Amino acid sequence: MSEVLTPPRVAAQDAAPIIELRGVAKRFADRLDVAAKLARRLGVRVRQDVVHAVDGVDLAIRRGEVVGLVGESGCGKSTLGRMVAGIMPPSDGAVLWRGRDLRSLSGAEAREAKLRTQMIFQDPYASLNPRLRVQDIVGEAPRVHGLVGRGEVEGYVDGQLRRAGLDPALKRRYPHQFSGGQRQRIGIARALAVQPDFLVCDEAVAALDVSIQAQILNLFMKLRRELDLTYLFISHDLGVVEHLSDRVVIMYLGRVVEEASAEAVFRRPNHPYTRALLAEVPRIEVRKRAFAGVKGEIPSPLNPPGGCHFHPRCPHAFARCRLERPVLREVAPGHRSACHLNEAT
Ligand SMILES: Nc1ncnc2c1ncn2[C@@H]1O[C@H](COP(=O)(O)OP(=O)(O)OP(=O)(O)O)[C@@H](O)[C@H]1O
Repeated sequence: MSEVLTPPRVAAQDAAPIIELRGVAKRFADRLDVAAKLARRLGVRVRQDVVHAVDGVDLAIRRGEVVGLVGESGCGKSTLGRMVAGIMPPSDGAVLWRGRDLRSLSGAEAREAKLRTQMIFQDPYASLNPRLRVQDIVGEAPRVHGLVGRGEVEGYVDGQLRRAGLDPALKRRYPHQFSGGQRQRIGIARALAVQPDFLVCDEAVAALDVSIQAQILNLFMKLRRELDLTYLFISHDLGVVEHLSDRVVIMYLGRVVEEASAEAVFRRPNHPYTRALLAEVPRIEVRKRAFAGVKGEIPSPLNPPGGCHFHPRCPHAFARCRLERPVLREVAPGHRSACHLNEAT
């Protein structure tokens, strides 16, 4: 990846949380395969297991912060992101938007919360209506929500496209006429058009070529400076969040296992899982020698291991790890880790 411009770190510690999760959990009934669906339709009782996608997460994101959320595929990152964005309700716990429980907001307040928080997805093509021209994709929501008058939409859309690095002369084209990187810029322009202050980016660069990834990451950081945005940046790749995050949160099988400033996570990782993930960041040669990569497959969230979920893959696991869930504890100021090793010494 070519150079990603590192943003100036914002002193976000004192700012009020823009969003807060308190003891948030999400359970799903497991998806049925075709045979099970058919059997159910024929009146046969089909056992449906429960997926523990997110399991008791506390997280506060402060105004102006960029928080990187990292973990392997299936660990619950997207589900957490959707709950943060208010588009999926938790099974347990509460999501607070500017200090207020999302469930307690009036209709108008809930609409405002939804507009202020926008999600950017991995596959911009799937999230762009192929039958609409770019000008309508970007202009529709601000017009519907009364953010811009009918006569001003065109100039407004031009401004959003320019801000996202696209030539407004292309606005009459359809999504399929653009490259992957340009389509992601259209998705970003569409999100910006409703004037959000918080972006949840879910694997927003994962589908792009490496050189394009850096351009889009730089765009996110430029927008951060220009618009004072707050970000939750979800990625399976620690290397992607390294340059842009103030704080990094590591998730494993539905739980947060470590949370600290980006600097602390990269220089002084505490949790064995974080260390194993760091070993897989190709550019970090020294760490590659210091820690072994993560071994084996992530267990199924249908039947997560007891105690510390990571214990079957952890080279340091001892008896207590199999029995007791470790809680997140401060191991240094602002640095929390959920590992029994921190108490064993
Ligand atoms: N609507 C759903 N119904 C049933 N199970 C679901 C649903 N959504 C997610 N899951 C399951 O919840 C778990 C967490 O999924 P999630 O997509 O949040 O993980 P992730 O870390 O974002 O992974 P990926 O990067 O692969 O999307 C997975 O086992 C997934 O199969």
